[in-house]
Amino acid sequence: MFIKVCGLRTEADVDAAVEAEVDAIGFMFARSPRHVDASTVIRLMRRIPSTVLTVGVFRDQPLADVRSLVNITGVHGVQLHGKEGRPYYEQLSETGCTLIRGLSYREPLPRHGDLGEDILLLDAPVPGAGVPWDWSRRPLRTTAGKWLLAGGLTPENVGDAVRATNPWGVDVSSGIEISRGEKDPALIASFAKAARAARAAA
Ligand SMILES: O=C(O)c1ccccc1N[C@@H]1O[C@H](COP(=O)(O)O)[C@@H](O)[C@H]1O
Repeated sequence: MFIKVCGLRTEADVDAAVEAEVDAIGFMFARSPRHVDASTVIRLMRRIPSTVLTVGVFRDQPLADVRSLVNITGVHGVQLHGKEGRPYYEQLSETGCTLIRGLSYREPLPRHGDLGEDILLLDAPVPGAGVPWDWSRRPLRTTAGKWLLAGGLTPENVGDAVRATNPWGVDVSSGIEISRGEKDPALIASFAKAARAARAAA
């Protein structure tokens, strides 16, 4: 079970995520209450082992800005949530970054890799709002390959979500916060534990 936690902004957030042995940590470069600047990310990156995928999250931002933030901060991955097309993905793939394509769940689903992404992220209609979409509907047409379930996941519901959809991995932001934009180390730990327990029981 690949576990990504997103929107981290402080040393305490990052230390909790590393301690919980998550697989990926996301930093918000898109407009968001969780937005961080490059110098904060450079500082936080020093605390993250190289085995953890670090990801910059963007939405409809100029390609040059994305490249520049990747180079300055050293993140290994880029998550895109806007209307970026194939040429945008192709040019970003030259950076060697892992590319994550975020989109609201819809049917028919685009095929994994349609734009050159490495990982698909199936999200709620409003990314980062903490509102679950109806992933419990059956049959849920999921996709082959690497895909992350996101959208309103919490330590309480991630088990049901994993059992219902059998994702390759999960991604969370709001569900590990005590207030908008403020992460809680205990919630980070309990989310990772609950996600792993659900996969182990499957
Ligand atoms: O978090 C945000 O504000 C955000 C803004 C723009 C694009 C994506 C954003 N967040 C992503 O949304 C999903 C799920 O979030 P949540 O758990 O429902 O709060 C996650 O991938 C975030 O990276």
